[in-house]
Amino acid sequence: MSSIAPPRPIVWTIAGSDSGGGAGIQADLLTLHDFDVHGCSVITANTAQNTLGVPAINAVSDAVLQSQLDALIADLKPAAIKIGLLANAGQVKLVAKFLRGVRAQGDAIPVVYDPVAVATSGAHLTEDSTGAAVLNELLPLCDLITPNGQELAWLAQTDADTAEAILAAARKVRGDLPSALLVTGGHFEIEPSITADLLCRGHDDTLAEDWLIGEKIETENTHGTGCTLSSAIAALLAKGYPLKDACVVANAYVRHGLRTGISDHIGAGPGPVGHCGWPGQLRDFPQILVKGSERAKCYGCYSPQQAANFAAEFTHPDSNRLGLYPVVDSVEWIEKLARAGVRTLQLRIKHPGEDLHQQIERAVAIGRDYDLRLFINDHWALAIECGAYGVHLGQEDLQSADLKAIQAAGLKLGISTHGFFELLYAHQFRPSYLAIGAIYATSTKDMSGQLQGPEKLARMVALLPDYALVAIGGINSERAPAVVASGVGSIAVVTAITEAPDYRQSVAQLTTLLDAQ
Ligand SMILES: Cc1ncc(COP(=O)(O)OP(=O)(O)O)c(N)n1
Ligand SMILES: Cc1nc(C(=O)O)sc1CCOP(=O)(O)O
Ligand SMILES: [Mg+2]
Repeated sequence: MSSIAPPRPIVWTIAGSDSGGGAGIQADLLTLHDFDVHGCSVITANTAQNTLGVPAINAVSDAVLQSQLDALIADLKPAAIKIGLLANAGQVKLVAKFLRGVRAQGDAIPVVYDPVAVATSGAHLTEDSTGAAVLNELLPLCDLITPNGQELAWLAQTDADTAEAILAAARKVRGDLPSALLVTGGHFEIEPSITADLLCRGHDDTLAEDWLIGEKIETENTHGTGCTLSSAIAALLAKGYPLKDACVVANAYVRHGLRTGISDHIGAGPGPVGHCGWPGQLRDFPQILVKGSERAKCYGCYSPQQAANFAAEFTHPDSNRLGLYPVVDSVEWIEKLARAGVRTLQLRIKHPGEDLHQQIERAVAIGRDYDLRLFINDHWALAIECGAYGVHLGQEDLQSADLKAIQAAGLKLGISTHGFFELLYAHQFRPSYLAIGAIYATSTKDMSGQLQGPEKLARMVALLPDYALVAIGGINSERAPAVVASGVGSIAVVTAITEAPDYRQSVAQLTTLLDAQ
């Protein structure tokens, strides 16, 4: 029986052609190809460019622009749209009207807008009247806007060259808009030899402003970085990545292209950024700034309250392969599973009674008797008091738990992550292990919108080869082979053990699968 591969998602790029082949439509299509989506193009301007400058813009007429949009929507519906150069206010209005029409059909297609107003070379690429049309008509329709520092200043009509000024300008541009904003940092320097992008999303209680930091890559070949970044984000959104994950993976893709892209010279000026496939090395991924770290002081987001609790570099477990890791809600289960030969266990009590302290104490005693790696979920203060082997915390707990106390007491720390962004954030704490979930849908907990699947798991495992990593969520004996194939050294399970007809058999099956790796 022949199997037919599912169709690749379609992504449109509405942008200018770069005759020099380094930016615009040309960079976009190379990027979309690298992320295995089908790229369609809507050309807004036929720019005459080389590596030295932009002699002409040559905007297409409204009729030419409209005809391309009409042809595509009739047959090649997009899963995401990237918008780059719009050469004049008329084009902005036309594209905005088109997007409103698509929205009116009920299609929620993510739109990423890279406001290409100022090229890396410093050349201005749009007419002066374009700014107002962008602000009033286009931005309200975008899911993400990706200006560089100069474009942010253009949109906000203010300076944007220090951390505080960039934060203020980003807040001004976003106002009440639903769009997220990713300010790219290639044109400003907050710390010497460091580049920093600012990702702002949500509002009020959900507002998140995160700096994505990386060492500056010394290269002249930076032409097309903004186009490449925004089309990589669009490709990842089309593949179903959450926005924050799409942003960090796209950031790594660009950094990878800058670092390894092109060493030979193309043209007499700055050459194009490279397009080098999926970024597979941690060094290319940004660090997510932790607001309790000393470094946050440079970026206008230092939190003394978080600094009081912040700690990094927790002790390593005795092995990076923690094996089968059942997560259970009673001391009875801890004892039964210890007797069945399990070495790594978690006590996860979600509805504690008055005997919580006693239960943790008993679990810890069993842990000592059986030489277990016993982690206590959530209740870190009791875990310290009772001398547990370790603590498991979720991302939200990292704001409030006293990590300094956990570290000082010598406890190991495991942290939950759901996607690339959280993985990179948790890595800043250098915990004893990182948990990656939810791999599959699970009846134990609502993990909708946070499913990773075995393919992403494999990419994450490849990124952190020297770490203790744990996969969790919906894993059972049937699914375990695909999980184990990722190379992950540990599988955490709830129902595959607690609801198994024969838990000992389940333990044996899962252990055999992990040991065969
Ligand atoms: C090994 C492992 N991974 C993830 C989790 C989930 O922890 P958390 O995010 O704190 O959520 P709750 O378990 O508290 O609901 C875990 N417990 N163990
Ligand atoms: C407790 C928990 N945390 C998850 C995460 O992804 O962080 S998934 C999960 C539930 C795991 O239960 P089961 O093995 O029955 O699917
Ligand atoms: Mg928890």
